[in-house]
Amino acid sequence: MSNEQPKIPQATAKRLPLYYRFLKNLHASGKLRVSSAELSEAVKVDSATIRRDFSYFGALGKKGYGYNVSYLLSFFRKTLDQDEITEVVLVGVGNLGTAFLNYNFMKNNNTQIVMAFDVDEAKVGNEVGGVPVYHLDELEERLNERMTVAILTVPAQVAQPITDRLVRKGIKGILNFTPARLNVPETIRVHHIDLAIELQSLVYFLKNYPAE
Ligand SMILES: NC(=O)c1ccc[n+]([C@@H]2O[C@H](COP(=O)([O-])OP(=O)(O)OC[C@H]3O[C@@H](n4cnc5c(N)ncnc54)[C@H](O)[C@@H]3O)[C@@H](O)[C@H]2O)c1
Repeated sequence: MSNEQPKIPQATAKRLPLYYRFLKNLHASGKLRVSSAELSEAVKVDSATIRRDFSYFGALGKKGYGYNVSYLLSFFRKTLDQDEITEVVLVGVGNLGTAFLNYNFMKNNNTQIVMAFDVDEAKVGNEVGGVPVYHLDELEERLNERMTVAILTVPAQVAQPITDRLVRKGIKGILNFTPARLNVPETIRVHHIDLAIELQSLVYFLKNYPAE
């Protein structure tokens, strides 16, 4: 199905879930059309960027008329594979991992953490946020081909060996919250989320580009 979709730039693709969430709410409230200015205000992306993004989706808004909400929604649903649930595994049920397990990702899109792994015997065998926690020793036997994404919330020093095992079992994407820089084959995608860097960059922007 995704083969039929036009290729869109990565920066645009990253904004899709944002647009999708907002349009879903609009649709639920019965709204049929939305202008780029309204969207801009809601998702905090400038309207020129929104118009350019939407032109990749084949959605051409008309002046004073706006975009068709249900057309955009069905496009996003297809593009984001909303009809298929992506099964996600989480490794490391500590402070951060526990928070993610308790957070219901299903609210926003069809990704679901289906199982978690840890080495702490006090955690293994329990459920957190309705998700079973297994021992890391069981990783290979528990993973199956439906699970393509992993969230890493382990101490940095064990991140690489765990990554190697995940990749060997067919994981294609890793959301890495550890400070470790991971080595992976070219075919594997790693998104590294470093909260310290995000915070630093926010402070930098506040200092250098203060709001008028
Ligand atoms: N807590 C935060 O706010 C925060 C913010 C940014 C980044 N991080 C990073 O996220 C990671 C997790 O942070 P945290 O605060 O949740 O730590 P934590 O110590 O609370 O949790 C780590 C968990 O990983 C488990 N673990 C240890 N070795 C393991 C292994 N080999 N296999 C599976 N599980 C293993 C531990 O038993 C523990 O449950 C760290 O790398 C940390 O630097 C944390």
